[in-house]
Amino acid sequence: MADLEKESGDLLERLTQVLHERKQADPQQSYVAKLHHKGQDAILKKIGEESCELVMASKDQDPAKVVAETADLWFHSLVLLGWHGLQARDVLAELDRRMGLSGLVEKANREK
Ligand SMILES: N=c1c2ncn([C@@H]3O[C@H](COP(=O)(O)OP(=O)(O)OP(=O)(O)O)[C@@H](O)[C@H]3O)c2ncn1[C@@H]1O[C@H](COP(=O)(O)O)[C@@H](O)[C@H]1O
Repeated sequence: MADLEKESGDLLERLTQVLHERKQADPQQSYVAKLHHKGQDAILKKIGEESCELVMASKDQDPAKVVAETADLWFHSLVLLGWHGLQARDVLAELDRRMGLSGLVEKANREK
């Protein structure tokens, strides 16, 4: 489990680095550069599309497609984080902070 955690973190770090470099790349040569060149609305549109495609893959009971569409959604979410100057590690830190805190308990605390 510790190995898997490290590998996942390393992969997200590597991808974040590539996405950061691509922000300055030629939009003709890089999909990520093209999205940044088009602007935030283009990134948000892709996130909307990929979310819908994930919902449909799940409704179709298609596990391979669920994995592929989740990858698309995660990827475009990373691009959006980059747009805001944020990184995968910011989200990992937030998930780590929440680890072990039941969603039900957290919600109850919020309502006090
Ligand atoms: N992980 C990904 C990744 N996942 C999905 N995509 C692209 O996301 C796009 C959108 O997917 P869709 O299924 O909506 O396809 P589409 O309808 O043809 O797309 P649009 O015309 O609507 O944009 C496709 O072009 C996919 O190839 C990705 N493009 C890039 N990466 C990573 O980002 C790196 C940098 O990519 P470039 O910026 O292109 O060099 C790559 O080396 C990869 O590691």
